Amino acid sequence: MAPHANGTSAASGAVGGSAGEKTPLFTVESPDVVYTEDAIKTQYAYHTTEVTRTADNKFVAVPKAHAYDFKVDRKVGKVGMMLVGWGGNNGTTVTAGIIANRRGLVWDTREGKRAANYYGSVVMGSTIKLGTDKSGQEVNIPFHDMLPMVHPNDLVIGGWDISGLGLADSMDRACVLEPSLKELVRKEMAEMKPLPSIYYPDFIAANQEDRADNVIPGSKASWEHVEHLRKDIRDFKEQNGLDKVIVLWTANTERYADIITGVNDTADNLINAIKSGHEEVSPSTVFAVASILENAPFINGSPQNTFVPGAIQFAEKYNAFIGGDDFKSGQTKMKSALVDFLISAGIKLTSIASYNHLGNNDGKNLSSQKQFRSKEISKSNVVDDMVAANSVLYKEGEHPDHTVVIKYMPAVGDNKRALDEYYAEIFLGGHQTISIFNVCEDSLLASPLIIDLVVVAELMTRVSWKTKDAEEYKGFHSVLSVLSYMLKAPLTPPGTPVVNALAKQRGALTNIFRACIGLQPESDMTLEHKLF
Ligand SMILES: NC(=O)c1ccc[n+]([C@@H]2O[C@H](COP(=O)([O-])OP(=O)(O)OC[C@H]3O[C@@H](n4cnc5c(N)ncnc54)[C@H](O)[C@@H]3O)[C@@H](O)[C@H]2O)c1
Ligand SMILES: O=P([O-])([O-])O[C@@H]1[C@@H](O)[C@H](O)[C@@H](O)[C@H](O)[C@@H]1O
Repeated sequence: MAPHANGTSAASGAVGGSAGEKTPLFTVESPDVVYTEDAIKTQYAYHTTEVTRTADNKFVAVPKAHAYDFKVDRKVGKVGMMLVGWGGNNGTTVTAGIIANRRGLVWDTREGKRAANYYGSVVMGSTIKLGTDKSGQEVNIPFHDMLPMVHPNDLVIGGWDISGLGLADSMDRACVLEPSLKELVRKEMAEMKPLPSIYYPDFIAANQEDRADNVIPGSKASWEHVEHLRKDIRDFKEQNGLDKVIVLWTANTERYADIITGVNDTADNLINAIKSGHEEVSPSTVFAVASILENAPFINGSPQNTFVPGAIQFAEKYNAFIGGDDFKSGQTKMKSALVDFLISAGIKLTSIASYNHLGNNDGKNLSSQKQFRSKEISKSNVVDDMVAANSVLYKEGEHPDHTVVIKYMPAVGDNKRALDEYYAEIFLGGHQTISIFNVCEDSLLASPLIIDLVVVAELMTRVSWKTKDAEEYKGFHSVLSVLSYMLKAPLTPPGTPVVNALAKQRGALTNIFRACIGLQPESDMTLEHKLF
């Protein structure tokens, strides 16, 4: 690990191991799939059903097939992860977690020994059904083996924070990890120090000011800030011999930026607004612009509207990847699954009361109304698509009552208490009341999502597609809606629908991965077990 001297360029990282591709766990034998040393190329038939409404309000459904060629570059290369807010609870926890896994650490706790793992990461902790064997048994493989992906142990980690505290002291400040584990990673963590960052006080709670001792001069957007952050990314990449860098915002929740015509409504206006120091341009949007210009995918793990229309247009202009918003870690993940179950079971959900209190710095920042409002929006919109899809239960525009409450209670620290009540109408005037008390160790739930977001975003930089008659392959749309499963308020390409149903989000992720190796979506029909 290259030690990091104060004030020099990019923070040293937990340098990972080799970035070479491991031998694939499986191969697909098909005339439509070709493996070369550099790539996996597939010819894929994407089947949809086109529905039109007739004059008498009936529907006509027409099966359609679309031919796509997919290509996955097999060489992962050496990948860097730069976290904005590196010194925070999530930043320190994910860093310590990767070090612990890389070294295979085991530590003592009151309940006995615990070993490093990646539980809570869909990529590292879950499996995908590949198919069935000749006896009809399902064959499930580790998600991470589906396509060539960077291993989190190999990620080189760095980042920025307005707090200059080193990662070891920040880890102590976070109060998330067991002392026995902290001692095992302390030496490596102590070598890491966040780079100075941009700090525009109006965008986060005033109660954060006492942390801001590691800031780049200037309290509002400027092009110098963009160029400073661009240089940080380039330096980090060069000093660590990286092939690519993924930048992820896990800094404090910002207030929403007003969308102002002539300021942030188009790419050109946004760039001009930054150059003119417009006070409505947030630090997270400045980070997004700098990352786009460095062709570093930028992911927003917080709920604010970082991606104002001008930022999305700017990403499209440069064919750069962006994704967001707001890690979906505990209460909302549960909500998106439970609401999906209730409504798709024909149970009429009529009210959702979501309360939680927590005592970490995130909760402290959210105790300020403007920052809470950003979170309230991302936590409230998660049911919209599921409600809108069921016209049997809900009339046009009808939806369940839904309230979100967050309180800051320092005593409970990172161990958020979430209390939810789901109230529904059932058969013949009956009611069902579901009450959930959910203690989430928030940073231990969110940190694996950081890994998922970075690993999938990196993979998407190596996936391209074309239609049969096209000459060139190209990347997916700049807005990586494939990341939705990990996010509360999924950002989607302008004009496309937002899907929040958790099962649909996971299905999209796994079936796009299947398409990249020429396999049809997993339908779970198991006709082979029904038609005989
Ligand atoms: N379960 C979870 O922890 C969870 C779930 C969903 C979303 N989030 C979001 O993730 C973010 C981080 O959560 P956390 O618990 O790690 O919070 P935290 O307050 O512990 O960490 C945030 C860090 O960002 C730093 N920071 C603030 N402004 C900055 C800037 N302009 N540049 C660089 N650093 C800056 C702060 O100094 C702090 O160290 C929050 O926005 C939170 O809402 C967290
Ligand atoms: O992901 P989730 O558990 O639904 O939502 C969480 C909120 O309940 C919590 O108050 C907030 O501090 C976290 O950042 C996170 O957003």
